[in-house]
Amino acid sequence: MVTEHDFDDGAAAAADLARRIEALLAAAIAQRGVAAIALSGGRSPRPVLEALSAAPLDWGKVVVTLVDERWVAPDHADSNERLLRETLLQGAAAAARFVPMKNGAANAYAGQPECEAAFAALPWPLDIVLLGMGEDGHTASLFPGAAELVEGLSTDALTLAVTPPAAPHQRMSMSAKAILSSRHIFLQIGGAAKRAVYDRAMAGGPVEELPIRVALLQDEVPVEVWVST
Ligand SMILES: O=C(O)[C@H](O)[C@@H](O)[C@H](O)[C@H](O)COP(=O)(O)O
Repeated sequence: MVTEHDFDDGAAAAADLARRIEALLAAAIAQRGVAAIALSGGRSPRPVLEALSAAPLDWGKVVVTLVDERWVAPDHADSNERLLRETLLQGAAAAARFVPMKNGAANAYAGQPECEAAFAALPWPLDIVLLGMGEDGHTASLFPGAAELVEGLSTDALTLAVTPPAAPHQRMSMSAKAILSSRHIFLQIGGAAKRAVYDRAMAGGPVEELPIRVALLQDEVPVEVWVST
């Protein structure tokens, strides 16, 4: 159920991905009067978010949230919320309803119940979950070697707090169950190193080794992957 879109350059991949997201959001609005998307942070999605921001959608009917968030203030340089506010949620797209993962709790563990309640109130199923992937095979904040990985892969909750083994900041992450409760899973990866990890993930093996496998090696939700090398 994985469809791959291959591009030589990242800008062309990002433009194509933004067009695909726009089309699905427009179709969802037409079908059910609302569209919902969970987006990744990090570096890769920036050009996608900038392109999508200019899309002529009925933005007041779009609900936007995150796949994962670093537990930092929303104006911190590492905040995924900040990334979204600076890129996607500009101009007409500022009318979208943004549901943050970060709340006022002192740490991600204390903030998880409030985040869970906010996620439970989203219009499920989400139309799109846009994932990224790290070179260690993590996706969202499902990190290999994290104490919370098994929980993230098995919990019935939609969200969980995570301490990454080798990356800064506590995180809030969508669980595997939440990711697999969407209508479409999109994955964006760029560069030869990530391509190699992706190929290894697709070849099969334990999810705990490369957590991106939880999205790639399943038959419940169609997956599209934008690859640029
Ligand atoms: O907030 C985050 O860290 C992410 O959502 C994370 O899962 C990201 O998608 C990958 O780490 C890839 O990040 P890059 O695009 O920066 O390589």
